[in-house]
Amino acid sequence: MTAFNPDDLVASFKAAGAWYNDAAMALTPFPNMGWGAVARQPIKAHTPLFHIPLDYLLTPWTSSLRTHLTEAEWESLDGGWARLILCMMWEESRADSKWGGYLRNMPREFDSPMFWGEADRAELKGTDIENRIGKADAEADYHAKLAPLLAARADLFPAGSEHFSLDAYHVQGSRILSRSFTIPISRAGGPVTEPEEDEDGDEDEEEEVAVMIPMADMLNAAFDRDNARLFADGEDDEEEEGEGEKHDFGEGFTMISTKDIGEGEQIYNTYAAPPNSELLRKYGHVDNLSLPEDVTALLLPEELGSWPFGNAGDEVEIPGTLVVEAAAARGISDAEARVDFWLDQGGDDTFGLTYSAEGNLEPPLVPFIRLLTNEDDWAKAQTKGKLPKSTVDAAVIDVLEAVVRARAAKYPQTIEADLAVAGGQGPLNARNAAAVRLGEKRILVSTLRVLEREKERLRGEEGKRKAGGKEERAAKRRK
Ligand SMILES: C[S@@+](CC[C@H](N)C(=O)[O-])C[C@H]1O[C@@H](n2cnc3c(N)ncnc32)[C@H](O)[C@@H]1O
Repeated sequence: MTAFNPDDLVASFKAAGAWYNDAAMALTPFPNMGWGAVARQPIKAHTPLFHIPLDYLLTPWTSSLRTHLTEAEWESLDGGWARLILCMMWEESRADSKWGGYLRNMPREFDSPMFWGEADRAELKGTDIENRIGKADAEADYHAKLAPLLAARADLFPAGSEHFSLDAYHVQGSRILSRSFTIPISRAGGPVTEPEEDEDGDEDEEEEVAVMIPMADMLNAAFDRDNARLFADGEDDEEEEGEGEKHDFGEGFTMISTKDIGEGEQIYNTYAAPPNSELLRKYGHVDNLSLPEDVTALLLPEELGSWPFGNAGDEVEIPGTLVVEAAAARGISDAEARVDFWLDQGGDDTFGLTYSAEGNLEPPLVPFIRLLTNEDDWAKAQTKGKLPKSTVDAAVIDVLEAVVRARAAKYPQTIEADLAVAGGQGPLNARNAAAVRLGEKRILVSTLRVLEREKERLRGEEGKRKAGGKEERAAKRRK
């Protein structure tokens, strides 16, 4: 296995006709992040850092593999990532590939749960990723889609070659998971189709596909730290106008600073701020940053412990089935019809809770619970086709409380235990799993407290209403 060689990567990048701003940036290792990009000098916002021409994106339509396959063989790979994976395998197997320098500098090992042993994976019990690791699905895809083609075309894919093994499939898949970009299919060299109109006359958005973009995938990311972003040429001209730095790159993608960056600072892209569960699943790392005050304000000292770190963008998912179960336990009728109505209206079947004092008591969760629990709302839904408003009442609180408690009961460990592991010095996988559990549980316990406050508020309002009623009756008696 060859080690990552930044000079080789940059040289092959330039040799492929891409542009790289040597004066502004360099590739360098960062503690616990692998390699990343650093500012070699102060960089103004809107400065182009590198540009990749369209023909250097690695996609099923730029790779030469397609020209060697029959139409039927090509079509047999349609759907999911099988096509892109095979193209990456193919390009990596060829000594003369345009992407040789790019692919030989890609990681082969990953910290994502896909590569964890049983014992480590058990640490994810109860979390949102417990059943989402996808290793079995990937294997099934390999056997169903790739294996027949590999066997039929031994002229292209030599039998027994390490490049086309199941292990190689997992490696390429994980590279896509942690490093790909999603772009419109026509920009990837794929078919240009006329946008179709749906029933409402809205134009369908163009299909988007995952592609590999050399160099753009060398940037790390962390919650709220992004200071650069990848722009399609012409996407945002204003952003591209660096001071005195006008470049006519032609068609492709340009990484551009979005903020002023100090010399020696890391240049971060954004991965769209996913919660730690998704970060771990896709990228093999979690964000353990100082939690901001609006988050720590929601937590008790024992939930922060001596480790007030985490991901402010964390989330915990509530499956719709859990909500229906809690509502059903309170004796609702027509549960199935209510859920069908919700789904027909485009409602989600899972609901995300976040760090938020009020945000978790808003749509879509509250209207969904009202649809299940409130007879007037259900009648209105049936007669007028209307979804309920987002008004919190005692039934909503009651169901939500049961749901949050049921969700929290899925983890075997306590918050105290998670704090000790996440903030400890133990093995990386165990620490990462504990950080995911901790973030999710912190959101759940803080949601329970928000519900307590809501109960108080409703009790107060009820008290006032009763007191108002008494006074009114007394006044009437006096008349
Ligand atoms: C798009 S690549 C970035 C380049 C990568 N660091 C490398 O050495 O090739 C994404 C990977 O970088 C690492 N990474 C990115 N941001 C990170 C962060 N905030 N903390 C830890 N690792 C990070 C993770 O391993 C992730 O899978």
